[in-house]
Order: sequence, then C-alpha cells, then structure tokens
Amino acid sequence: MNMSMTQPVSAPSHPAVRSLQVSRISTPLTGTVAVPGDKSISHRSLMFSALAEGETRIVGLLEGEDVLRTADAMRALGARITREDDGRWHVHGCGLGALKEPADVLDMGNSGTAARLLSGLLASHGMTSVMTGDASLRRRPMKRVTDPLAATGAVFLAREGGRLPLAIQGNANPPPLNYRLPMASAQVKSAVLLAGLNAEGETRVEEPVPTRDHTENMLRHFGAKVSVEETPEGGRVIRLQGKPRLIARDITVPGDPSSAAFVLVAALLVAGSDVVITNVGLNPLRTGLFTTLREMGARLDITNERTEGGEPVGDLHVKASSLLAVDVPADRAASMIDEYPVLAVAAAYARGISRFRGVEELRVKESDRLASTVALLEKNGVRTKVDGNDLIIYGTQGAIPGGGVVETHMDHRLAMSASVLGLVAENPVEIDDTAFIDTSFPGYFPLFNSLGAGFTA
Ligand SMILES: O=C(O)C1=C[C@@H](OP(=O)(O)O)[C@@H](O)[C@H](O)C1
Ligand SMILES: C=C(OP(=O)(O)O)C(=O)O
Repeated sequence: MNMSMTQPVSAPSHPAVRSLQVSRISTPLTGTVAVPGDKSISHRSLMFSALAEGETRIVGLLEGEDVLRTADAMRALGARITREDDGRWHVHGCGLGALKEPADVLDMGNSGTAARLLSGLLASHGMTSVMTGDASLRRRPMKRVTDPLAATGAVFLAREGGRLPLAIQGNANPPPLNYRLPMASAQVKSAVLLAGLNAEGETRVEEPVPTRDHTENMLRHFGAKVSVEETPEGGRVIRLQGKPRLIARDITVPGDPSSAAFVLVAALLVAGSDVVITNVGLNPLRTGLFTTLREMGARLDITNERTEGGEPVGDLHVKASSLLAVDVPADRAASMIDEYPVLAVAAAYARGISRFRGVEELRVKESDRLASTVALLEKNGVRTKVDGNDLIIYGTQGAIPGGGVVETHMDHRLAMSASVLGLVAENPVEIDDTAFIDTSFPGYFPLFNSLGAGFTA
C-alpha cells in the first residue's frame, strides 16, 4: 500500500497581520464550491479518537488553525496523529484514562472550543497541565467550565476572572457530575460530558435550550452510551454512562454550515448571483441561519439531502434575493450563534428594521461580537442599536454606504463578515487584519475568487 505520511502538520505561531481593501463588485457570483470541514466536528473527531482504542481515519477534517491546535494538544497528551498526502488523517488513540501528562504548556491559539472541551479531559485525568492561548483566547471566560469541573475534585489555578493561562491538577478518579447549564453553550455541556467519560457512573447535564449535539452523536459513534430526553420547558437532559469502551471508528466530516454562511449571504446580496455549495452539514441544531434567511425572503433550496457519517448533509442552492428585515427569536440563537455577524450584514442590506433577540453570548466570543458587529456596521454608515441583549439593525434597502475601516480584534468571523459587506457597499471597505480567517476557513479568498469575487488578498 502506498501511504505516504507527512509528519506532524502543526498550527503556525501567531499569524502575520494581513490587511485588505474590498471594493464592490459589479458582476454576479456564480459557480459551485465546497466549503472546508465542520470545525465543531473536526475538534471532536481528534479528541475522541485520541481516547479510543485503535486507529481512526478521518476524511474531510478542517485544517484550520483552531483544529490544528487540538491536533497538537492531543499529540502532546500521547495520541499518534498523522496526515496522508491525500488529506486523510489517522489517529492512534491511547485508550480512555491513559492520556499522558503533557511535557509543555498546551497552546490552544484562538480556539475557545479546543480550550473548553480539553479542560474537561484534563480535569478528569491524574495529571498536571497548563493551558494558554492567544491574546483573544486569554480574554475569554473559562469559569463557565472550571466552576462545574471543580466538582470533579480537579484543582484550577487561573488568572483574574478565570482567564487563561490555566493550570489544572486533574483527578484520576473523578465522580460523575450532575449539572444544569446556566447558559446555552455546547462547549460547557461538552466539557462536563468529557469529564464524565473517565468517571464511574452516570453524568447528567441539563441544558435550558438545545445546543449543537455533535459531542453526544460522536461519543455514541465511538461506542459510549448517551441518552437524551426533552424537558417540558423545551430543554434537554443528557445522560452519559461513564467508563465506556471507546473503539476507533472512521469519521467523515461534512462541510461547515457556519463557513457556508459567508458564501450564502454574499450570493444573496450580490445582484444576479447563482451559487451551489455542496456537502454542507445540516444538523438541525446548526441551521437557524437558513431558517432566518428564508424568513427574510432568501431564495435558498436544499437539494441532495442525505446522511453521511451520522450527520445530515445536503447542497445549498442560493440565488440573489431582495431581503426583508427579520425578528430572530432568542431561542434560535444557539442554532446560529456564530452566524450573527454575517446575518447582520444581510440585515443591513435588507429593507426594514431587524431585531436579533437574546444575543448576549456574542459578548464572549473571539471578540465582543455584539460590540464589534455594531462597530462594523456603524463605521460603514449603517445605524444600529443595542437594547439590553437584543441587537437592532436599520436596513439600508441595498444602499450600505461603506467606506469604513473595520477592526477585527483577532476575530475570523468579523473579518469574513466585513469582506462580504465590502462586496456590496458603495465605497471600499478596509479590513485591518484578515489573517485569523485561517482559524476556521483556510482558502477563503481563493474560494470566493473562484465564484468571481475579485478579492485582492
Ligand atoms: O461546541 C462547539 O463546537 C462550539 C460551540 C459554540 O460556542 P458556545 O458553546 O460557547 O456557544 C460556537 O460558538 C463555537 O464556534 C463552537
Ligand atoms: C466562537 C467561535 O469559536 P471558538 O469558541 O471555538 O473560539 C467561532 O468559531 O465563531
């Protein structure tokens, strides 16, 4: 067998600043593209296969910096992870409970998902570890995971406000946790469930609003017993039987709906566009944006629906549409949490006043996304208002003035949203730094240029 293994593909250290000016285009976006693999599923596939017995092969892994950080961390914890030249990844797991103490600080870069999920594993293994991240991640709250995880007997030492760097003294024999999430967060839910893998007995997590369930689905795929029950209030109770035997199973990662969002919104706004995005993940806990855009009048068809690797996938066919304002309910936020900045661009272009309700979780992302989305729009001549935890956007009916300089604050989604806004604004838009786009969407500019975007990056 000819299997050339290129040895470790690692995340680069801090990327160099890449500023960009984006000008309006006068020709439609047309063609067919496939966006990179789902970020949430990619992180989990590396972590869980590292805990499994045997070798897992992963097809379609997102090779963005966030996921490469997870690969580096799992290597440091003892898994053997390699990549073939054709893009397939191989993970030789250590077996549950057998992670080894990392010899150095684990640097999770820009990735909240990597840091928060990993903290559940580190807390439940008898080792001492230290985790850090870049300046953005070091600003983000970790107490939301260390508070519940402290009940495992693990000891955490963090900076003021529970920020990274974080030292963790894990407990090799943790008790199972019973925890009700105070906020809608798949990262916190997953951290508690992952700590429960190495605990004897049943871990129980209750979430007030259903959040993405990739952890539950993939743990089952590897052989764990996970049950899910709806609560009368519309939430969910997840139960995990501890100490499962996790057995390596191949994984196919679908295209990331959160990445498809940028192509989708650009195609809706640029006149005459007609674009197909193939193989996009359609897990119902991720598709709030599609529902919302359709409510706005988007011409969006989903075709070729099928199940691949246990997740629903399909192709998105989108045509330029005239959009109306929308009122997005708070209970939809979890199913589209990363899509609000680019939805804000669509609302700015639409006719009428939009309201995004209950978007407080945006304040704790790579940037304070409520503030940075407001600044993105205001600097480009679009009126906004923050009313408590709601964001209000005054649509321009296709006449976004533009001409602003956008500060992205190390936030990939802000940079991509600004680039979409620039394609339809009346005056060129300056973006201070697009380098962080590589954390979730490597190949972003070439993919857009293949559709005719004419980005000069
Ligand atoms: O679990 C995950 O993979 C993610 C959960 C979300 O974060 P929260 O759990 O903080 O909402 C999302 O914003 C992030 O990009 C990925
Ligand atoms: C919030 C995000 O990611 P993370 O929390 O993993 O940094 C995101 O990708 O938009």
